[in-house]
Amino acid sequence: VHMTTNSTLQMAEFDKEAAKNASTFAHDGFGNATLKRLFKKIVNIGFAATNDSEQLKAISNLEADLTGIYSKGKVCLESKGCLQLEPGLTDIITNSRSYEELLAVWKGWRDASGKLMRTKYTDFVKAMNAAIKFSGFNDTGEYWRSWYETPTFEQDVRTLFEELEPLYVELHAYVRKRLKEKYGKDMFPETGHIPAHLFGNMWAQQWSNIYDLLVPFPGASSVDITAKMKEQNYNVTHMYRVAEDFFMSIGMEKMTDAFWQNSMLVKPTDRDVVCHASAWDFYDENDFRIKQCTSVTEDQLLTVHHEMGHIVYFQNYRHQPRLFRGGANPGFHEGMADIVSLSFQTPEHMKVIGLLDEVPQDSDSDINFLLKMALDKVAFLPFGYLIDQWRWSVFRGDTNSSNYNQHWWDLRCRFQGISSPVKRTEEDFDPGAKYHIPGNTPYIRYFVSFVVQFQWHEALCREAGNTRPLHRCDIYNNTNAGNKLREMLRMGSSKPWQDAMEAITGQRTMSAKPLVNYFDPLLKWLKEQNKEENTGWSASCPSSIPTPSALAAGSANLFISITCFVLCVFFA
Ligand SMILES: C[C@H](N[C@H](C(=O)O)[C@@H]1CCCN1C(=O)[C@@H](N)CC(=O)O)C(=O)N1CCC[C@H]1C(=O)O
Ligand SMILES: [Zn+2]
Repeated sequence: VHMTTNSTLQMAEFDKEAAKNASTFAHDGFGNATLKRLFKKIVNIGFAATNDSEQLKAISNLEADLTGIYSKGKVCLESKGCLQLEPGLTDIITNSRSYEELLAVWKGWRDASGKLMRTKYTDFVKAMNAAIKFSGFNDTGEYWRSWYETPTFEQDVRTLFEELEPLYVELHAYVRKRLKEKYGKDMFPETGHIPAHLFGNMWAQQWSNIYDLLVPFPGASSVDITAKMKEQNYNVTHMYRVAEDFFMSIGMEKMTDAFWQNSMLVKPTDRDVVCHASAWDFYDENDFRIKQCTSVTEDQLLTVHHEMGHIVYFQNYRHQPRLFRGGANPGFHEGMADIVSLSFQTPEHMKVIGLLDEVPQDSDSDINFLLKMALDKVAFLPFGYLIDQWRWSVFRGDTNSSNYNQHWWDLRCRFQGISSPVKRTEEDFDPGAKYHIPGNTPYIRYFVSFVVQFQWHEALCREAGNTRPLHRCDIYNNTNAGNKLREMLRMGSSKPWQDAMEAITGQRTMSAKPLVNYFDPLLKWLKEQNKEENTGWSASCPSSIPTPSALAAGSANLFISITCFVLCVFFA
């Protein structure tokens, strides 16, 4: 770690002081997450190596400005008034099946968020790169990758992505076919890309919200958790109690009183807050919080489990010295956040908690379930991979304000096989429309998480004596699995992540195999479905953009009115 002994002590001293302050700071409406994050970076010395406090303040202020823009963004639609990202725009993106309405919300959000951040983000990158030099790193991306303590890290994640791409290509081809049936194939570019606003998600990062358009076997059973939750009058508190119950069933501690007192679990009505869900450790071994504008949906119930997974990790390493209270690497923290969702979502578990009446055993229902899981876990892989490909290239200087958006869409078209439904220029700044760019949270951690969580699920299910197929395993109530997981969690970042991985799986490397094995039955079915399809897409973005009839009619009317105007003026 890049620090000498005495600076470690100074840092630890400063940091202990800072941690105490953090909780006072946090009391003013949980506001200054920026400062908290800075403390986290200070732990890793990071930007704090600069003795120029002006630089640190500039970084903190720019991040606050950027997240401020994100939290205030809103889109005004004549049909629905002015809506913020959560819950208004998210509800439309999730539920609307109108190409035009989805397009208005998709474009509107980008105009109200990313587009306003471009200049500040350029300054932000410059300030971070200048500060990080004092830590001996060439750029911020190199500092962020250093947390993985693996010299071949960039190549390792590239290799994992390439191993997983064939599975993604098959899923993409099936989804494209079904969306063409829904929206008409003339709305899709010849290049094989899918317009980015049709996936039930503002960033096309996970697609389970459009599962109803994609059901493989409509006659067989599939689980609509949102409907069941509403039917059973789920409220927000109950969602957190259900998640807490899962963690306690495998032997984890309950949430602390401070958690229930200090968390912000619903959107406040009196002020703008960053609604993007998050989990926070105040490093006093008791004050752990979730900040989430929780609503009663399946998506949100999974996010509750995700955020609480972070809290359980915080709790399990709270005995560690301050500098070791972190994930074995950031991908491990995200993997822990997601791991129980692999059990929680199974039909078996849905029956245990009363959200499903009968556990289906037929193979059609199995494919239905596996497709729904793939819409979250496989669809995500290229997205999780490409965000920091873009950011690392910005930090390196290969991408700058003259080609921010160009490079962003090059990556989106190349890796995700999706394209923009409207023309994009360097007036736009689409990366800024995704929280983690203004929020300055590195993203490759989620790609790492989606790989390692399947390695852990396979190992924990073996430990639990599971005899079902991996995708139907539920570790609920199994303290053997819980004990194995806790062995890793308690390490925090006190050991290299390879030791932590070995504690659970016996291996010391990341591997895509457990994820591929989990989805193997689905891959066979997808290949069958895609026999007539040209799977894949061209590496570069489509040059022309199909416009919906309404929009096309609009531009025709525009053309006529301009012509009349010119003729009238000319002959007047
Ligand atoms: C919804 C979730 N919110 C993040 C998370 O929980 O990771 C928040 C915001 C950024 C970091 N963060 C934290 O809470 C950290 N303090 C946790 C920690 O490291 O201590 C999120 O952003 N997710 C979930 C899946 C994919 C991704 C997305 O939605 O794109
Ligand atoms: Zn997380």
